[in-house]
Amino acid sequence: MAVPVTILCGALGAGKTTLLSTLLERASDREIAVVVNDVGSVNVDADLVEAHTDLETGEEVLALENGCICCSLGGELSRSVVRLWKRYDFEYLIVEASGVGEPEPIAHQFVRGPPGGIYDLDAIVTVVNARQFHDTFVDGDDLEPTQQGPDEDGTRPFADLLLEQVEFCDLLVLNKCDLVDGAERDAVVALLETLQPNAPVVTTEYGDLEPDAVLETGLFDFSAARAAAGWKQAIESTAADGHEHTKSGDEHEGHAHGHEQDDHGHDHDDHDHDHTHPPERYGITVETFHRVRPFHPERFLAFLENPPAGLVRAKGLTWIAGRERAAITTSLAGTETSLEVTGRWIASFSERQQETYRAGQPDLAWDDQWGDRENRLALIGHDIDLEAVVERLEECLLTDAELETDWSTFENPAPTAMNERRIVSSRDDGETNR
Ligand SMILES: Nc1nc2c(ncn2[C@@H]2O[C@H](COP(=O)(O)OP(=O)(O)OP(=O)(O)O)[C@@H](O)[C@H]2O)c(=O)[nH]1
Repeated sequence: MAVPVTILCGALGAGKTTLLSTLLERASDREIAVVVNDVGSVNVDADLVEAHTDLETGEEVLALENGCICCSLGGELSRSVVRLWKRYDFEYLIVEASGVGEPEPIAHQFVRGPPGGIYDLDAIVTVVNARQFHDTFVDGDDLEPTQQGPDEDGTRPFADLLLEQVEFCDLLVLNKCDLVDGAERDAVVALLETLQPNAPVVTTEYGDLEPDAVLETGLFDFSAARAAAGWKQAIESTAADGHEHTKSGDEHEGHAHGHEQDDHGHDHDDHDHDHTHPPERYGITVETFHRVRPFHPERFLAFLENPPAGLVRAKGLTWIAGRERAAITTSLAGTETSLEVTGRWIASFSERQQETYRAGQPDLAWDDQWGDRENRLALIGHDIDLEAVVERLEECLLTDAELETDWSTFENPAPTAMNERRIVSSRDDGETNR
């Protein structure tokens, strides 16, 4: 029988080890193996876990000493958990990921990698520090330098990772609730539910949970987890509407940015679809921005350097003038944004290749002039008028006159090569909106 696995994710200091220790103590009748991976302080955590169990480091408590799980994926993590399974008899595995690990590649190992046959991923559990999450995303404060850890290559915005860990998980444990008041806690819960509508949220202090709240939940579903993020749901629902694809030049009269909403969160449009925005609670709102027109690189970058206060998340594919091949994923989290080339616009391939790709994606929206190039961003905000954000984004698009110019002459800091990433941080010069 496959051994169930729980992956514990969460920012540095969120309380993963505290929760793990409690679980091991309370489930002492069960043989639980643990893989701990904690950048910079592997032994501290491993020692802490050992103090609560009879296990020893190097045996069932396995510390990955060579850095981060995500760097060693396919390598150390896979080999370690397969070796563990061959050597020891245990009924459950918990992997404590480093605070800077991305959950998706770790999950991938247990689904498609060598451990896939012997383990059965039960759930990805993300532990959230209620105080830090509130201050960073509800209040919009910059993360303290001390709260930031290194990421795997030193270039990933920490806040982006923090949100990704929330967006790709099956269960959220909101810890450190003793450090927030009731209203703050409720606001964080509402924001978590918007960012990740599919994952239940459990609130706690010092990881004080019974094992059955976290283990053997049966919540994991890889494709559901991939599709579950709030920003993705917002984008997919507008893409599925079928009315979003305006011709270039039509945008300002048109209806390209998703839905108009009334005060009660109801859509005004009369299209037959099941897209509903989550109810506005605690000032949290969701909007989508969609235009078949490129951003002006300087204006768009200036927007990202000075994002509107209250814009918690903006994510989606962007088309930046001068980058006609590069489909760039823009991922804004609080005050930091990552721009990464994650694909190539099909319209930039030869006609024959275009036909092949389009035959494989019959639903792909296609503009006569620009093909699949477009800007499509989900916006999640707190106490902010997202319509005003949409207007600011409109101003970042090329004007009709600029459309006619040579786009290669623009000052253009956007990345070009596949997987190339550029980080944009909000200016710290007192002139920002934040
Ligand atoms: N006030 C408060 N402190 C907590 C809570 N949970 C954990 N802590 C403390 O927060 C600190 C970090 O907790 P850990 O469990 O080590 O956090 P972690 O997520 O494992 O941290 P890393 O291993 O650095 O990623 C410790 O000093 C804990 O005692 C809580 O609910 N409230």
